[in-house]
Amino acid sequence: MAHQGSSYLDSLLNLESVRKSLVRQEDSIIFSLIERAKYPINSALYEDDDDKISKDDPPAHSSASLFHFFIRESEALQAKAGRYTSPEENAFFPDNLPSPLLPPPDHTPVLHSPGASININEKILNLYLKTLLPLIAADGDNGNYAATAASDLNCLQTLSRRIHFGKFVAEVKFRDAPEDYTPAIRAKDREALMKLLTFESVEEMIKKRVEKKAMIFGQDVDLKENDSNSNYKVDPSIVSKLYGEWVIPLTKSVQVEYLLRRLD
Ligand SMILES: C=C(O[C@@H]1C=C(C(=O)O)C=C[C@H]1O)C(=O)O
Repeated sequence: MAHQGSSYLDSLLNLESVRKSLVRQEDSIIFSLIERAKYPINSALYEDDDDKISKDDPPAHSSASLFHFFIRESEALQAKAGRYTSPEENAFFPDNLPSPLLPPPDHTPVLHSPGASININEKILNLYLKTLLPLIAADGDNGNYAATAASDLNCLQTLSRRIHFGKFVAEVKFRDAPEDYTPAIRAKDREALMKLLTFESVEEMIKKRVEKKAMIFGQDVDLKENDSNSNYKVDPSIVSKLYGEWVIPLTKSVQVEYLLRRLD
């Protein structure tokens, strides 16, 4: 069996610890959505417009929206600071990123390398812009584009990290029961893998919990007694729907794709 004689790091990797991290990541996702909901949709930020961006800029951005420019340049800076040397991080524009200034940390990799590079950020970006943003941001334009883009980047990074965490979940599940997963992997049977890795009761709990968290995190807090505040900053049912329809299914699809490469 692979990974026998496991290191100290490996011993920290179990389903409980991975799930605990997913629970904590819910907080980051919900807070990032609450922050984005502070700004109106600010559509001009996302429109391709060559005139808006100076031609003197380095030609790093083929797409000329201020949003794309902001994400690319932010990722380039974060790449230099070493963000993408972490196996938990995936860039939205991974091509031509600058090298990290410092050598990467000398950790034994936890993930099996063929699946470690799975990156579905293009899908996440599309979903975010086309489906999620219109649900959480009010109509309008307040011209606050840079702050809005910074807030978008935070939402995208928290969502991306959670969804790609499926690689770690899959690795743990495989290590816990290689004899269950191996036949389905060899048969390239996506449906069987999906069935093996799915825990419906866990999913139901998550959807309820994120709805409750959105209620608690998204209410105005004052010092009056008995305040029954139902004016939430992000609609809790949208957060639950986000998880049920996109976050969980995408995390599972990352798990399936990772497992399919687990024996390569
Ligand atoms: C992440 C897991 O795998 C699956 C996906 C889940 C999710 O994305 O939240 C929850 C339960 C499982 O169906 C897990 O088992 O914890």
